[in-house]
Amino acid sequence: MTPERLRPEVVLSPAGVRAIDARLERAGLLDLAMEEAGRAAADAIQLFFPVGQVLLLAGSGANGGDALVAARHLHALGRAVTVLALPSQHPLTRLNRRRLKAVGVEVGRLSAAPLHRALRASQGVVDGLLGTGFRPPLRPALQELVRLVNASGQPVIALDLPTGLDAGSAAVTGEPVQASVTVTFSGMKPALLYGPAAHHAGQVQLVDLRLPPSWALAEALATRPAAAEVARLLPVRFADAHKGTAGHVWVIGGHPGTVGAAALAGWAALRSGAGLVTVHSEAPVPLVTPELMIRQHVSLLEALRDTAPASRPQALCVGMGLGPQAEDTARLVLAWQRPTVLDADALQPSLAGAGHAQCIWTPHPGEAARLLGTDTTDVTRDPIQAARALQERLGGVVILKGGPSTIAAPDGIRVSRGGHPGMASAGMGDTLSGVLAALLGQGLSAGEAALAGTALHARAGELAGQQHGYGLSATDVIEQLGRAWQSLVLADNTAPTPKGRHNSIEGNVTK
Ligand SMILES: NC(=O)C1=CN([C@@H]2O[C@H](COP(=O)(O)OP(=O)(O)OC[C@H]3O[C@@H](n4cnc5c(N)ncnc54)[C@H](OP(=O)(O)O)[C@@H]3O)[C@@H](O)[C@H]2O)[C@@H](O)CC1
Ligand SMILES: Nc1ncnc2c1ncn2[C@@H]1O[C@H](COP(=O)(O)OP(=O)(O)O)[C@@H](O)[C@H]1O
Repeated sequence: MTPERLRPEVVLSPAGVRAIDARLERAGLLDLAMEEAGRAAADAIQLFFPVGQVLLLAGSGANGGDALVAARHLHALGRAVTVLALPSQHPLTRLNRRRLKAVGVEVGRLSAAPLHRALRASQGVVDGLLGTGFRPPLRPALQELVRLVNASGQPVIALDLPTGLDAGSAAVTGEPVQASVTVTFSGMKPALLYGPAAHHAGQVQLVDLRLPPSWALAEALATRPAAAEVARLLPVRFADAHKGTAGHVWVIGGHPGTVGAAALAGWAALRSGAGLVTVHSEAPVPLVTPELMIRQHVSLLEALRDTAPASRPQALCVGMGLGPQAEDTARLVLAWQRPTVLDADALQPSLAGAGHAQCIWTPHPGEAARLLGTDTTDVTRDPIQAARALQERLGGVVILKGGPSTIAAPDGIRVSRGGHPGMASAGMGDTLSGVLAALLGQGLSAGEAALAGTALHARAGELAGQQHGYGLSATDVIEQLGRAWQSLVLADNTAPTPKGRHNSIEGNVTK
């Protein structure tokens, strides 16, 4: 069994939640799961709304049942609650309504007028109107209630997900509830991970309903690695390491006007532990740091064609600012069958089929749309599906970049959260390419490098964001890569110490 610290967080679609509910029902456990969800919701309400009258809104399905259970627990804790509910045919929701009445809490009928009055008398609202059973668009009667809640300006805790969000989609239709906190059950939902839908969720707290972990894993659309899993992927270096054992990375990029892209990738590779980094370009690449080796060629393609197999590097990244010759260049180096990161201008639909298992393709949503022959909005509406489609088309591993990034590999989809909104600035993708190539050069597989590299890049962005806020530049992130590495490794403080790890961080610099 996977130890708790290595257990990934799952991402569930509405169909996945229904499948889990069906298993719970067959096992006679659905009532207990609703009780657990409502109790956890009450704990979160106590934490976020510690004082004042709480207004709980219960819809007609199981989401409403969760709110009724939460109301009972809050009442037992001595909190003043007002409960307004829609009529329900759901057996457990009806049962929990009877239980609530049995402990002395009245349940009012939910409509616009009583909601308006109750909102004036309360200090916080619990949204248990609709969860994963919602099918857009929101019907007008419920839309009116949602508008009243939003217009009240009261803080809202949403149960499972804000009413009006389609759990499986990042898109928004109509006006969903604007929550300040969402307590979600069993697993994350795409709508809580990806904007614009996620902008309505506020702070998200995931509650484990204490089901057998394999049930949620069997239904997972994607998983999010635990911090300890990422920590264990980062290379461990023995004290006698030297530059020849830390991998030689080639960066192939740069074109007049965009040479900085190649320089950033090279610098990021050095700061991610590459032993040697050479930048190959036809343009004069700035020597951003003297440790970088720069090779300027009259003809990049000819120079690469003449490279003997023995002098090819352990890993490459190709495409950053490379311009029109990116496609031919990428095709040529892909034939070398070396671990390769493809970015920016090398992300061409015509390269589908030219890749191999040790490739990492790193499109942002605009590049992903070009590769798939679709619109950017199709990609951002369902990034998990888009990443899967790209991986099937291109092979290897695909990182669909963003906040969060979605990693598609032949063995499944992973979601890499973290990072900082200040990372929405030029050169951040070039930096990621350098990080990934350095990890490939140190012996990680494409899947491992994608997972560890996106986490390292995101952590460095968080650290740099603490200093620079939204005015973050790619060089700020590169400078934090060393600290980020350390902080990720420390996240796995319970790991058995591999030989050499004890001094691998402090003594990480090759002599
Ligand atoms: N394993 C877990 O994670 C567990 C999850 N649990 C909880 O179960 C929740 C899912 O419950 P659910 O399936 O009963 O659906 P739910 O969200 O309450 O909505 C159903 C109602 O919505 C209505 N409706 C639909 N579309 C609409 C529209 N456009 N506009 C207006 N109304 C619309 C629809 O009406 P109908 O179409 O039937 O007329 C129906 O009455 C989940 O989110 C979590 O909170 C826990 O209790 C236990 C373990
Ligand atoms: N809001 C954000 N939160 C977290 N990471 C972000 C955010 N915005 C951008 N990033 C990260 O920054 C990088 C941007 O890549 P890209 O758009 O290719 O930049 P460029 O082409 O300028 O180098 C990606 O790795 C992405 O995940």
